[in-house]
Amino acid sequence: MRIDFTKMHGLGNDFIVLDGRVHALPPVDAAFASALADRHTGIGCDQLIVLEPSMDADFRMRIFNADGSEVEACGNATRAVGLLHGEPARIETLGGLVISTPTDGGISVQMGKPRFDWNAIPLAYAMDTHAMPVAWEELVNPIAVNVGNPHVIFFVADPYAIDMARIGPMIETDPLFPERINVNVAGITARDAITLRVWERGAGLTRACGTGACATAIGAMKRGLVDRRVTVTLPGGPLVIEWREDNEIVMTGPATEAFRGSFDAADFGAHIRIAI
Ligand SMILES: N[C@H](CCC[C@H](N)C(=O)O)C(=O)O
Repeated sequence: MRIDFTKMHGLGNDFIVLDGRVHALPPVDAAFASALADRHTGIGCDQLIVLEPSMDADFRMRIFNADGSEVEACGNATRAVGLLHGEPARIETLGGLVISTPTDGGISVQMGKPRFDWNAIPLAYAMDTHAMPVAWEELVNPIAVNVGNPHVIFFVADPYAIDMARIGPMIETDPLFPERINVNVAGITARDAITLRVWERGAGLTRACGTGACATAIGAMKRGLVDRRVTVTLPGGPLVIEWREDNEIVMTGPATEAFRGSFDAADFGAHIRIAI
């Protein structure tokens, strides 16, 4: 069974997009997703994105991290599928409804409202998520925000001085986070500027993380460190995040279609269920 795909990225955070709205797809499970995502034996991506018809929105977007875990939100991928869709789109995700709109600055996405309660992050037990009394080596006193998916944010002098490859997975898998966590280390460079690096849950260190930029911007605003519209610069480039008066988070930035191709589903262990 040949499957067409589109390879896309948002500031270097890259995706394989399968569009189940136009052709039949095999059932997508963690094994299939991680096999496709593998950069050595597969096609390679940070996340696999599967588009499906939706009863409640223009379409549904399913998000699988490189480790095969299916998750609630992916900001950069939302811009990418918004680019593919070509006009404003209401998109159903496990994290809720998001809305993408092509603009002259790229694609603007309304990502929903942030949540701060410990059991909405979620954490394993009650804690003040605004200033968490926890530390992992030099990373201390973080803030936690859920923007559809879970994030913990540490404000540091220099994000590029942190050994993310070593400390990222330690925090990602800490028992404090029952659904694991995306790990953000951020530096405030002005009232409207943040520098950010993200160790992503299920994907590792990526060139950019849209939801990380949203969560970090909201965390910095909650702490009074920046204004309600801020540019977050990741290794792959900048995103503009605004926290609107109606509590909606709006992210604006580029999305890029890299190339299109096809593969044989059997090559990646897709379990083709023969309709009986
Ligand atoms: N690793 C994230 C999903 C992808 C988020 C990131 N790629 C983005 O652009 O938001 C998670 O497990 O919640």
